[in-house]
Amino acid sequence: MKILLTGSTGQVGYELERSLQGLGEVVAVDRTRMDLADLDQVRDVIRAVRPQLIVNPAAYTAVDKAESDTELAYRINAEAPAVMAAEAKALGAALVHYSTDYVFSGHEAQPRREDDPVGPLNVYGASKLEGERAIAASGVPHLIFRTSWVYGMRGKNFLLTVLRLAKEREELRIVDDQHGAPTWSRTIADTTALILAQARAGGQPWWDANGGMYHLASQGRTTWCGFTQAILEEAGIACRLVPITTDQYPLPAPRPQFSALDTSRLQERFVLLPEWREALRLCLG
Ligand SMILES: NC(=O)C1=CN([C@@H]2O[C@H](COP(=O)(O)OP(=O)(O)OC[C@H]3O[C@@H](n4cnc5c(N)ncnc54)[C@H](OP(=O)(O)O)[C@@H]3O)[C@@H](O)[C@H]2O)C=CC1
Ligand SMILES: Cc1cn([C@H]2C[C@H](O)[C@@H](COP(=O)(O)OP(=O)(O)O[C@H]3O[C@@H](C)C(=O)[C@@H](O)[C@H]3O)O2)c(=O)[nH]c1=O
Repeated sequence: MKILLTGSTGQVGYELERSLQGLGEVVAVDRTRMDLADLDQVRDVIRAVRPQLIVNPAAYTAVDKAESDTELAYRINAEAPAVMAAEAKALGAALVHYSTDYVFSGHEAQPRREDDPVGPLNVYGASKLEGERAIAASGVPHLIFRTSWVYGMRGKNFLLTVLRLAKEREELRIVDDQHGAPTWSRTIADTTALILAQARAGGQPWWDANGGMYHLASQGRTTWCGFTQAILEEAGIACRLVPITTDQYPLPAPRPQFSALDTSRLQERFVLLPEWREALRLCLG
């Protein structure tokens, strides 16, 4: 199988480049080869590569910047996936795409299921939602994995931010009233590869009556402050930690207060993912 992988410099893309190797020939493209802001280039590269599967972890992920850089966020997170879906459909290929817990408003304190009502609070979440909808409407065979609070040992993420700040500061002040599930980039990539391998071995289509959408996140939940405490403990770093409220840490983009994802659909059909704390231990180990 020939796989076109986007965003190979990102947290998830980097891991996917390794995890997908067993599935076929992986053609990994970064921004210099395929700029998602250039929709003609997206089309041209897909037509030149002629993949049987497109895996698209590339995205505009700067949540605060997206509030003022709206047009570019929508081009990359909504329009480019729509082009990928149309091109994949024309080639008879399938599309694997990633989305976010930030499509939810976070007003309900219950883990969200795939078909629960959405209501993004910020531009990033709204642009990702539009990308999901464009893919679903295109009729291309697809899988969309919504994940949350992605971290790993490379790229820009909360884990690395905390490790850096803990060295620079005497105390960390971290919001303790936003709830979600930190998810290791490697878990996402390995689970994607496992699901694709299972689907191929079983001869099943990758999408079904549920519409190809799965929540793919660690089990359990915490707050950003709880995540920070776990990072400090697992890394053996002593640093004072002060829980604060969202109001005490104003940012351009509002975040959902409760965005833990219910992963039972993934669990019933494919696999049970590890607890977030266990995955963090493995990542830092
Ligand atoms: N990070 C998170 O906390 C979460 C992420 N997600 C979703 O998971 C997926 C993977 O995210 P993650 O790996 O963390 O993201 P990263 O921010 O780590 O990586 C984003 C990738 O997209 C690429 N990219 C951005 N703009 C363009 C562009 N114009 N053209 C081509 N490539 C571009 C980046 O390239 P470059 O290195 O050149 O900038 C990078 O490779 C995304 O769909 C994201 O929305 C979902 C929930 C949480
Ligand atoms: C650095 C820092 C952050 N915070 C807060 C701000 C924010 O509410 C929370 C998370 O911070 P960040 O801005 O790093 O995380 P954020 O960019 O909101 O992370 C999100 O990224 C996108 C791409 C997603 O899809 C989401 O799932 C989620 O992972 O922590 C503090 O309270 N103190 C601090 O010192």
